[in-house]
Amino acid sequence: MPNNNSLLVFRNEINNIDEQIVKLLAKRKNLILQIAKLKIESNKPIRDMERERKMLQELIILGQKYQLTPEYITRLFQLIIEESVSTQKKMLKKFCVNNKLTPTSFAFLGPKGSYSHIAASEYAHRNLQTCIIQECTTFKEVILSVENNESDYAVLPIENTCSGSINEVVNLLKKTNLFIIGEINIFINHCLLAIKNIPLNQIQTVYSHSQPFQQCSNFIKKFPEWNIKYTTSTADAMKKINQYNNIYNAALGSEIGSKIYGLKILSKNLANQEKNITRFILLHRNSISISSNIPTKTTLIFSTGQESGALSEVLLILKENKLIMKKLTSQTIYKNPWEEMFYIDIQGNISSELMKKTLKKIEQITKFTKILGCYPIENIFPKVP
Ligand SMILES: O=C(O)C(=O)C[C@]1(C(=O)O)C=C[C@@H](O)C=C1
Repeated sequence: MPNNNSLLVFRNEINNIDEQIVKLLAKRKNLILQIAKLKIESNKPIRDMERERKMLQELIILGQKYQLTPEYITRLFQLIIEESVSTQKKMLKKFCVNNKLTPTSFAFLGPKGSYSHIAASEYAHRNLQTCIIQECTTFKEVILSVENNESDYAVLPIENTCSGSINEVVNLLKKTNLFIIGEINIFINHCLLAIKNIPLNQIQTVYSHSQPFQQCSNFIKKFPEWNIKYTTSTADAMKKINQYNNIYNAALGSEIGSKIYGLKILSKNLANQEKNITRFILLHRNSISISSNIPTKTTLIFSTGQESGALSEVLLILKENKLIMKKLTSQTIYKNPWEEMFYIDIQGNISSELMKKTLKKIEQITKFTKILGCYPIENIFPKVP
């Protein structure tokens, strides 16, 4: 039986420590409110995953010096950060209600300055929404962010006029339970950026996402001596150039990105085609219904066996019903070479009797059909800068 006196002494000391912890947490919360105010004024995202990662890493190392396990420290600070994010979200919501703004968070392939970021900002601007940005490192993470209710919209590139369909995104659409609710076309003006203005023949390594290298292949071919390094996005490439601080490095990126990352433009308009446009789709957890007087398109994916003519039967159904196909792309299914998957945009409203009848017929003759959404056709084409 412990000595009652010493137990009381220890408990009193614990009470004092717990009181200090509560006061420190209250102090931390006040700082979080200041940070939230700064972020609202500068339209910065609430979550900074890099900051959280580094902070937890340092706290785990510190905890280990005092024999506190990484699991304990992680659980404790994840709870503290969760509360901090929730506090900031509440403050943002209140700000938006008071200012009659609709707070809308967009998840995209980051970091900021990527073309996906530009697409999200432009879409939010056109729809009078305050754009809260959630930078992701993969397309899959973009989708999960919305599926897990961390963001409202997923912004994903679906095709480019130079490099065609972005198959990785098309593949993800087959599995997600999100719906396409909108689209936006962004003029892609790829630039070659570096930390200093140097002649192109002095550049040694160029960083970017695989898409810009495909879209600017004619330009890249002029410099066979360049080392090519792939990154998760154009903004990731610009961020790396900025961090590496090596004058012989360059990135394929955007003019907006050069301002964000303080880079010089060595060359611009580098795409093989003059009008290099990427179409982005916006996905949400719920589908939308559009009035019949707005031009819409309905997107679906379907897979057929490799029976000859399987696809042409589908196209015949569209023809018979006088429906216009706006896009068709196909790809073999991974580990399933005898089956093909098709992504198709049909001009028309899913709620029309004609579309319902047509989709029913397509479902009857295909192995798998999934309707991805019905949404307004974007009739605003990007202004050439
Ligand atoms: O430092 C910030 O930007 C914060 O918002 C604070 C905080 C935190 O609680 O430490 C919360 C959310 C962020 O993702 C990162 C850190």
